[in-house]
Amino acid sequence: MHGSDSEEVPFFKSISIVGLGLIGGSLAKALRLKGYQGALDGYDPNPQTLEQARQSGLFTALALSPGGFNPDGSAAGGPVAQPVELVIVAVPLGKLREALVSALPLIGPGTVVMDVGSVKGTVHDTAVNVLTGTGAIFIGGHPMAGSEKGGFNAGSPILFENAYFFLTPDPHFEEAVKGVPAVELLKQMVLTIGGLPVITDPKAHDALTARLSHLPHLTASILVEVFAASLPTDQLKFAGGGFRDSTRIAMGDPALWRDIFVHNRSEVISSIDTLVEGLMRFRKNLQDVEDEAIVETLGEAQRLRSGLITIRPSEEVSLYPLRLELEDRPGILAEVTTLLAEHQLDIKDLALDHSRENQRGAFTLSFASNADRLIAASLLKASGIGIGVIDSD
Ligand SMILES: NC(=O)c1ccc[n+]([C@@H]2O[C@H](COP(=O)([O-])OP(=O)(O)OC[C@H]3O[C@@H](n4cnc5c(N)ncnc54)[C@H](O)[C@@H]3O)[C@@H](O)[C@H]2O)c1
Ligand SMILES: O=C(O)C(=O)C[C@]1(C(=O)O)C=C[C@@H](O)C=C1
Repeated sequence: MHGSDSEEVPFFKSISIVGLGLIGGSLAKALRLKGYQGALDGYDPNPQTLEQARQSGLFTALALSPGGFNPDGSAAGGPVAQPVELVIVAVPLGKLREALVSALPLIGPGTVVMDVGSVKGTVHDTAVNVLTGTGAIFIGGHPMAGSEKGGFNAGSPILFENAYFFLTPDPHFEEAVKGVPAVELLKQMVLTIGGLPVITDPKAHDALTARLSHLPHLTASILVEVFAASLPTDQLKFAGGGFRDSTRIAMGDPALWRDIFVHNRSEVISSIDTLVEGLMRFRKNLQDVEDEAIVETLGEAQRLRSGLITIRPSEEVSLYPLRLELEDRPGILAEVTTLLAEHQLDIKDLALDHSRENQRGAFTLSFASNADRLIAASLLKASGIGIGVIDSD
């Protein structure tokens, strides 16, 4: 977790964000936290959202749309917007076309335009359709970070820290702004807000996210449905970590997620087919008392999923995890973080493992170096805070 820094960020001098919900708002907060001091205009048709954005004090100008309206809806007496260096469109996928069209006053030759949508193929089709001939350079964007909550106030300046951030350049558009590849400018912006840029193409992106994000969301929703189909829903309260972990994302906005599914229709359908095959195979093994086959399926998933804990997010940011058992009492986490802060140890990531019933690994703290991890382990052992430090060699 990085603190704020006050240096001027060099990549773009004027940025407009169209759509000030969770992702648009978080981008504004992250840019300012990391020292971006240039013009930052925000646009959103929702007056309450605009008011929240105004109260944040982050923006140099705010309006319902770039087309010439004041935040109170009155006509501003002429176009508010001038072309800027970067336009970020952060709206639900079903609103992308109208948002891009409304952003045209912000776009001139050399303006870099990036969206943040969870699907990329259809977004590129729309961008080519709306932006060809404007002189804009469109590059798709998608942070692999978010929340089940929406809206400006749900956003966070550290949402993108250590999160992969896909960038998908498009051959239909120019590559460079004043000789600098536009994708390099965006990479620098992503790095500045703490993210890990990954350049890919829209098709590969959509195949990946169908399986890493869209299918998991769907299964979370169906898991809730399975419960409600057989048992009274007031018994949901008995859910432990397993059900809560696997279904949190089912609390996401249904309209936003409908858009994601329909925009990635063929990849989601193909991943559902694989899921159904897997479920039917498991069902058959259970019915035929093929207990070894069941262990094989669970064992292979255990092996692959456990590997995810130690996979390094990137060459630039390697994470070194330290698992801790902590007593369940108020303030214990504060004691841990205070001790580490006193020794200038930066916790890069913190995860609750929900495995208290096994008496191991209630929390995982991750550090940027193995040296930090080892110092943290010995400090925590010596302090006697909590129950135990695991995997500390
Ligand atoms: N929520 C996540 O976890 C997450 C993560 C990564 C990417 N995304 C993607 O980011 C995009 C935005 O999602 P979000 O979670 O920020 O949603 P959100 O509902 O929090 O915010 C969307 C905002 O867009 C505004 N909007 C709607 N139509 C508009 C228009 N025509 N012009 C300008 N603004 C308009 C809404 O008023 C709202 O404030 C989506 O495409 C989503 O797929 C979401
Ligand atoms: O963590 C969450 O709540 C999310 O839903 C984030 C999440 C995901 O990981 O699936 C959801 C959609 C986005 O496109 C990217 C990230």
